[in-house]
Amino acid sequence: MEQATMATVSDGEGLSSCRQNRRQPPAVPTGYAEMIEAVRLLQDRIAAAAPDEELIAAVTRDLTHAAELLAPAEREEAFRISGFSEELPGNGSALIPLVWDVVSDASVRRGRVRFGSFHLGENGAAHGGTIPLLFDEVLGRFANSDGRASARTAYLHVDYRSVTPVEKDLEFVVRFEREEGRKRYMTGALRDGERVCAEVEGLFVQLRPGQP
Ligand SMILES: CCCCCCCCCCCC(=O)SCCNC(=O)CCNC(=O)[C@H](O)C(C)(C)COP(=O)(O)OP(=O)(O)OC[C@H]1O[C@@H](n2cnc3c(N)ncnc32)[C@H](O)[C@@H]1OP(=O)(O)O
Repeated sequence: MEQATMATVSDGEGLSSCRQNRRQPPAVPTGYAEMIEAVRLLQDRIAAAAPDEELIAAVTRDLTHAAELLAPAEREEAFRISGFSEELPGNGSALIPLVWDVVSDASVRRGRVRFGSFHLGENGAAHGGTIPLLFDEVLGRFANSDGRASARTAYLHVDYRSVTPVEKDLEFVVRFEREEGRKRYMTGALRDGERVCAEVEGLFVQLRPGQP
């Protein structure tokens, strides 16, 4: 039986021996990124399509076959790749809008993001729920960076300043504002060129030992 790697972490509150369930990034098999890219393309094509019955039947047959192929490869969370690999675009999750060109220093992280047809709300704008999804991902990863003990989202305050277009490359910036004990305060913004689409403030709270 495979064992998840346990990392010893420290913090400023006397929890220095706390062993958090933070595992090593998984090895990414050749072709995995392409598989996730195919899933993204599929999601966007399904969202954009109005197929006839014959096409629906054919696609359903092929998707069911793909699901059956994957079933024997199912693993417990600690051994999964999708959503956990920082070396893959969007961390290998087809749920999260595609994020790339991420660069950061200790206090600021920048990158680009593209919402697809899968994320469409209406009138060319991203669904309102997809924007906190993006912010939770990029703020959360930054809040948990540099070997810090795991912290979970306590709140996200999102201001929708203007519409967020799908199928267009956008830019985000995230700031690690400060740490107060277990609390990590983050802010961020999403822009379409010079135009601010959305802004966020988030609090991430470091988990206590054994906290689920
Ligand atoms: C390589 C790996 C990458 C990992 C990469 C991971 C990337 C993705 C990250 C995504 C993260 C998520 O989506 S996580 C999933 C969504 N979030 C959740 O499910 C969280 C559910 N909520 C909880 O589990 C809990 O409420 C916690 C852990 C957030 C806090 O509970 P707690 O631990 O008991 O903390 P508690 O003692 O109450 O509070 C500690 C301090 O925080 C303050 N506080 C707590 N909640 C709030 C709040 N909502 N608003 C204001 N303040 C708050 C308290 O006042 C207190 O301040 P003071 O008195 O000390 O001043």
